[in-house]
Amino acid sequence: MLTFANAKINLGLFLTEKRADGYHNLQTVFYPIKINDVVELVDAEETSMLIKGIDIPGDATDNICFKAFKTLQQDFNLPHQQIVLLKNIPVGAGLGGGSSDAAFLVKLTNQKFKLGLTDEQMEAYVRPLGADCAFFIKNKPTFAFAKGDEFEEVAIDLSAYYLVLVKPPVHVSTAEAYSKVNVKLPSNSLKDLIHLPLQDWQAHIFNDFEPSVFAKYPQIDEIKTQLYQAGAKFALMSGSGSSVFAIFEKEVQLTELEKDNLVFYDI
Ligand SMILES: C[C@@](CO)(OP(=O)(O)O)[C@H](O)COP(=O)(O)OP(=O)(O)OC[C@H]1O[C@@H](n2ccc(N)nc2=O)[C@H](O)[C@@H]1O
Ligand SMILES: Nc1ncnc2c1ncn2[C@@H]1O[C@H](COP(=O)(O)OP(=O)(O)O)[C@@H](O)[C@H]1O
Repeated sequence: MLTFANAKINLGLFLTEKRADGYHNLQTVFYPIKINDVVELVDAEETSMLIKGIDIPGDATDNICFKAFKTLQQDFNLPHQQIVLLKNIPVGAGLGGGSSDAAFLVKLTNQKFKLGLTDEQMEAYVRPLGADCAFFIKNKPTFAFAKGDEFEEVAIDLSAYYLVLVKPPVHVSTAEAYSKVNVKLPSNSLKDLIHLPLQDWQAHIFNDFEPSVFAKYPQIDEIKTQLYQAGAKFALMSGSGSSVFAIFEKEVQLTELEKDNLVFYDI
């Protein structure tokens, strides 16, 4: 049995406070996009993990998919399975690929073994694996706050637009990105600002990782500039980088950007 695990982008990301536990409080809107990994559960003699496609740093048993399955296997005494992951979502790109794989694997396990887990129970399983992991259970546009793990559904629909994602050959470490940011409490919540008309987003909706990440990797800033020059109504780095998404009113071809970057169209 298999499933498609999609990526997300962050429509804005405000870093609001540094917490006593070292983490940061934030405000963001997670938005699902059409770039997918494939996750499969195959009956097997031993429990194992096979990864195909894009290389993921670390051992297969470090994969958060594997960790998610092992927890469920223990709790529900599940039979051995081979987890096959076909990796297509760029890694370390601010697209939440690992978190999505783990969340979709939990949903797939629930379905295959008829565990009867509710969305809320599955969210509780995956929440410790990564702040954005629980978002992928319901997988609907979501305003996230606190550590990025508390959610409220938000009615945002960009399906009338043409979305593009550009991924430069740069890996940004999330931990390093957080260590260099400045925090500030916003005067208006992203939860309200996200309902502004699209033409006002550029003036009000930011990603607070951009200043420090752009200072280290000016080529990401350059991609954003080129996307606006190509007619984007809004462009922003996703998460802690390195990918940048853009919202266009009509279909585009970004031939120049394709030379040095991966470009995903109609995401
Ligand atoms: C930046 C965001 C925005 O959506 O996404 P990505 O760019 O990774 O997709 C998330 O906050 C990524 O959260 P999460 O996926 O939990 O980050 P992890 O890699 O687990 O955390 C790495 C490190 O980042 C710091 N960290 C993480 C989350 C947070 N709210 N505050 C933090 O300060 C901590 O030092 C943590 O040890
Ligand atoms: N299934 C997985 N897919 C991608 N990365 C994974 C996975 N499992 C564990 N990881 C680890 O998580 C790190 C961040 O991966 P990813 O989720 O792609 O990044 P981001 O947080 O930028 O969206 C990787 O460098 C990798 O070491």
